Amino acid sequence: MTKKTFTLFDPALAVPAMREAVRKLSPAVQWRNPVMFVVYVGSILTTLLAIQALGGEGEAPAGFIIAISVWLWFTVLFANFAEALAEGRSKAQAASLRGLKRETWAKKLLEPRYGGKWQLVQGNDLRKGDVVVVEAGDIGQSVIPADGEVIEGVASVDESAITGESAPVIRESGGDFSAVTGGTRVLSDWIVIRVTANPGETFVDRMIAMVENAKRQKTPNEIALTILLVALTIVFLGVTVTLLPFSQFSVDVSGAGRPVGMTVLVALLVCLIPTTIAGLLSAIGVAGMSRMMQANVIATSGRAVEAAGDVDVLLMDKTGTITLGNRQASAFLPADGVSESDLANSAQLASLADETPEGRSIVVLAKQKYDLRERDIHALAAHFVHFSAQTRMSGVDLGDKQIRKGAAEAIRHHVETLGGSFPASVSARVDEVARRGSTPLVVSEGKRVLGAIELKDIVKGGIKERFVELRRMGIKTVMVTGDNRVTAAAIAAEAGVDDFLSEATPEAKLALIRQYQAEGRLVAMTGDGTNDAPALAQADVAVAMNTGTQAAKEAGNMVDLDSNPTKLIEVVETGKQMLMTRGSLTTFSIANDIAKYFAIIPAAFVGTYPQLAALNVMGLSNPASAILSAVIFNALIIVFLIPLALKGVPYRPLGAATLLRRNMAIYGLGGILVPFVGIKLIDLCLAATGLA
Ligand SMILES: Nc1ncnc2c1ncn2[C@@H]1O[C@H](COP(=O)(O)OP(=O)(O)OP(=O)(O)O)[C@@H](O)[C@H]1O
Ligand SMILES: [K+]
Ligand SMILES: [Mg+2]
Repeated sequence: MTKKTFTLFDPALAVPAMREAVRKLSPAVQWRNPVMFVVYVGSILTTLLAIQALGGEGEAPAGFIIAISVWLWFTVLFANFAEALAEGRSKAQAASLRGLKRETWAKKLLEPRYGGKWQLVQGNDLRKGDVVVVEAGDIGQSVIPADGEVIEGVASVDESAITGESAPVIRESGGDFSAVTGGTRVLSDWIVIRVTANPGETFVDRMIAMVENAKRQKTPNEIALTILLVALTIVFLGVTVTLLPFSQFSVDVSGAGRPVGMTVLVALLVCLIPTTIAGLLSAIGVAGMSRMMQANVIATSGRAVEAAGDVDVLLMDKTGTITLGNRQASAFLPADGVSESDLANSAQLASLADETPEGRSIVVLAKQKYDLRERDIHALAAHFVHFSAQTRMSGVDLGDKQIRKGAAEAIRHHVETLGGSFPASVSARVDEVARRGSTPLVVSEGKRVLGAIELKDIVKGGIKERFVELRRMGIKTVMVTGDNRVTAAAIAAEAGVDDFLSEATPEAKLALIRQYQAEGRLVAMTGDGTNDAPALAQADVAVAMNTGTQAAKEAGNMVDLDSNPTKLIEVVETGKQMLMTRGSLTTFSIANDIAKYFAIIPAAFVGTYPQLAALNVMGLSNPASAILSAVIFNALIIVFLIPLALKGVPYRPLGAATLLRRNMAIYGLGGILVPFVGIKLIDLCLAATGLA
């Protein structure tokens, strides 16, 4: 993504947001935010009262009513502006994605293989299932015309348009690096791609639609908070409405003073209801999604961002997430009575059609060590058995010769079914390899076990520190792998995860997620393979790698454009920050009321009850100025808090309880004190300028 960064009130965004703020004055829009709707009705009411006052029979001086009315309209407009600005920022990000959607040409293959006849078609005419070839040096800068899966070949691809990362990446058939995104470019070699999305349904299209979806659905937490705010509003509405007959009654009884006016009551109500958080709530949510996007993560819903903040278990793959993921064959370890070259020969035969990086590395190692040539696959008349996470084996049938390679347990089961046995010498090799944290693969021919292959992998640098950070945040890390127990334990210890699950089938992953969820925990996971799709669909936060298969991307609720599995940590942090921002501003907003109460109650009722003058602790110049100052403060505080709502409160990896205490102290106390200062200052200004 060509990331354009905007300053907070960048005119390019602020000016359209102002226009949008006015457009949002329509009742249909206002109705969606019940608290602000009360302010909206109050604005209309005071406007009518002002017109009446100008006609000569006002319930209060016309200047006062007009001033209150104007500032109530500003309150509504400022809240609209905050929301429009947040939406504008994410739309600007979407617009930069749209840059990817230009006209492309495609070489559509009539037979789905390299070298087959092709026909030049427009990118837009491609349909799901079509097969195209993209070669370096093609017309149109070799832009890949659609989202798809590489089915043949290897190429280096420039994905900077999507990821902003300039280093090219390898995309190849088989394995975890087979997905390509429309709009990226082939730099060298060629690939044959099967198109996986119709025009208009591509990944980029969906991202744009998602980002532009201004009518963002409210998340469950937002709904819960809104209900609380509405309840508070109803309570204050009740209080305010009963004050009117009450003050009328005391005037009647005492025969002195005058009842409180309508304008003052509206002003009182607006100051008491939680307008600050109600006005900023949706901006906070939209900004959370924008911040995800800044981290190159596309969230498909606000709910996903919110869930990310609540996550307490993090499931991660071993291979590729905790380790570098390019497992390479490093040694052939034959069984007693088998020569190393025989083992290498069989291992290579079994791997000829294995397109996974593991498979290819076996072919390469055999070639390097024993000069075993790659054989012509077609001449062999072989039938290849592809790897699956279910069987954990792959191999080849040559006539009646069955060669297999796979996880030790899988091969043990396989040879025992055929009536063979698993030699102790191979068990010992397998254990040695596993204790080093490498992956052992065992090779068999028929019912005879030939030996083991060591696949080396390296734990990523810096990952241990990230796990420490997560633990401090109270999040449990669990490594999940299809590998054997010993390897898993070695890597788990080296990386410092809290727990691990070994020999995990896709079903086992799914069951583990369900088990944590049954305990009431929120689970996050990353994945890239088709195998991961069910687990991704089940997880509360599921980050699919952009390089992953289409199935994984469909199942997840976030996509990481950088395809960096450790990004999950940043995702959780961003989610937490969004929740903290919401919590802090809610605290601030409600604490605010206490100060406004002192400013406005004495002023509003001093006409009825002169004793209330004693409560004027702020020493405000006169009742009208006190009420107006409180209303002005109430409006301006929304604008002042926009930066915090959009950028999020500063975040530190601390436990939930510590964070809560800190925030209560800062935003609760701040919320009480700031209005005292603010209202006093506004009152002084009004007095100085003689406006009130
Ligand atoms: N190409 C292959 N051919 C045969 N066996 C394989 C192949 N690749 C992996 N295996 C074996 O199958 C096991 C399970 O593989 P799977 O891809 O499910 O998990 P993994 O790659 O070990 O771990 P992770 O879940 O972290 O990716 C591996 O540990 C290995 O023993
Ligand atoms: K308020
Ligand atoms: Mg794997």
